[in-house]
Amino acid sequence: MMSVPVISGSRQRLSAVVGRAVSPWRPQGHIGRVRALVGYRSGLVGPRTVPSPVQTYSTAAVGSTSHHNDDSEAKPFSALPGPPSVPVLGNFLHMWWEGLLEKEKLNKNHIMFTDFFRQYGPIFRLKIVNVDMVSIKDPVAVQELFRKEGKYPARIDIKPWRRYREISGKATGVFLSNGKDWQKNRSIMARPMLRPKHVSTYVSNLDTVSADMIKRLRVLQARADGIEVPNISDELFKWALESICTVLFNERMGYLQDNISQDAQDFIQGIHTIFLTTNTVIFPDADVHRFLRTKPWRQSVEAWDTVFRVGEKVMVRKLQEALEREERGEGEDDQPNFLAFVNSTGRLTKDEIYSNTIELMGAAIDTTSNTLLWTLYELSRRPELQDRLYQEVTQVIGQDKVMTWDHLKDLHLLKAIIKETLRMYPVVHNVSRLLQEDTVLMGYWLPAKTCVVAQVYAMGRDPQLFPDPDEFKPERWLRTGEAHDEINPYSSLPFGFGPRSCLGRRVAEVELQLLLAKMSQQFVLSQVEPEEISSVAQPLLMPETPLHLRFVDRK
Ligand code: HEM
Repeated sequence: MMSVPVISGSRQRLSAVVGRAVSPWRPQGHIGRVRALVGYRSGLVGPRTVPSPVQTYSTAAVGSTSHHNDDSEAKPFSALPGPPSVPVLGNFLHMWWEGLLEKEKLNKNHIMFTDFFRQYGPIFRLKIVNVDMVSIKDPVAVQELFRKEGKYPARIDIKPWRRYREISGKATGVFLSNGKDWQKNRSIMARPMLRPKHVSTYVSNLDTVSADMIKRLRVLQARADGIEVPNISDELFKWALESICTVLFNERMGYLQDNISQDAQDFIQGIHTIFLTTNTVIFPDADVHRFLRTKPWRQSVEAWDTVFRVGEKVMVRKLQEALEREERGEGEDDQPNFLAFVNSTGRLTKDEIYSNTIELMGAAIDTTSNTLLWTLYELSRRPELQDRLYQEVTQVIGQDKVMTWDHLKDLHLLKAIIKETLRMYPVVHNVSRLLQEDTVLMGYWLPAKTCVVAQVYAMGRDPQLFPDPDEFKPERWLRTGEAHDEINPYSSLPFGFGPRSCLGRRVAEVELQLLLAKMSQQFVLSQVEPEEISSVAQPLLMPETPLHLRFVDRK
């Protein structure tokens, strides 16, 4: 059992009265109500401050384009630049003629959007039948977009995922819901996912997962040629799944063992299939695929069925165990445990709990594992940087066997390396918002409900925003970085921004930091064959070809 820190003065007093620590995993009864009355809204706000402590930036937008402040001068929506267009079909014919709708091109749409910015400027419209969006890459415009996102910020819908919920009668969780439903989900889940006091309680469990991952890497390496770890991508995927399950259920699922259960294999395959089919079933419309019962649609539905079946099975068991504990009068489980927390709020039905938790699992795995994969790729090409990272980690952690929240605070270079990875390879390569009202953006009138997309990948690779954008330079995020590296905080938003930003950001950061620190202590990485690896967006940004890494012992 893990001890849980007492998180406030009033809670300390309360603990003294009841004779034990009050878990931050429990809704705090009157404390919660008082906070609600005084307008305590941390749950909704999320990581408002974009930069981490290691970041330095100026408030002046580097390379920002000029803006029309006078709305009367604004041009109409129809004047927005973009590829050649016809009524109803929009840019469809042009895109089709140019071969831009072929699967290979769509899988590289992050590059396509970057090219479009070069052709059409920092704002353009793309309409392909019913997919209609305005793309921007100017940090000042991005800031404006978030400033106007309203009380219930909404992203572009992922229609196939929503349709699945509708036809299977499942609830929509925080990722897919909108308006008041979203607000309810978010306000309940933000506390256990985003508040540092809560997230810090995961560190010990996550540290154990990362230590086991190192052991697993050694076993796999020994079993192969003693140097390369085969299928590193799959192994990181299992690590990310094991990590998030530890956070959600406080249970080790055993995904880092050799013989993982059939359910676990099915779940992993299910998540892969959902992502791999998404690009296909979105276009031209999810309902067309559904009506025609196309193969990708059937695969996607089957995958969601599997993910819900396996996920619900775990949750039913965990909730049953909690009930039995309660019936035996064993009192509260003070372990950090997302599921127990949301259940004890009593504000979500079982179906809502299942959907929300499964959405967290789905959102946590490919994102975190691919980010680490990109980090290892960049590090494997830079032995000198690996040495500097090793020095930092050794200095901060010393002989300590177990890493703590306090250690993480001092790993500045390590955090800068992760930030730089996310600048160059933002796994979620764009962030969208639906306008709540008619808005003037970059000198154009955009009607309410327009989908505006901040193209995060294109911004990260823009030389006006980041000098030498294709160079991996973590120093640009350090306070000691050169003056010309000053960065506008809206130029790199890999976790989105504001109340609707990534709910798992802090958990993801802790997971990445722990494993990367441990890896750098143990191994020197290099590519088996030095080669450039390009990216595909399926729909997350992942390496196009497998990464083959040598793991050479430091000691
Ligand atoms: C490196 C890892 C990750 C990256 C880069 C990432 C990125 C993002 C981005 C860009 C968004 C959209 C934000 C916006 O619209 O402003 C998002 C949303 C979300 N992410 Fe993550 N994510 C990561 C890991 C995770 C993890 C580990 C979890 C779960 C524990 C998670 C759960 C979510 C959820 C639930 C949302 C929807 C939030 C809402 O709509 O209110 N993510 N993520």
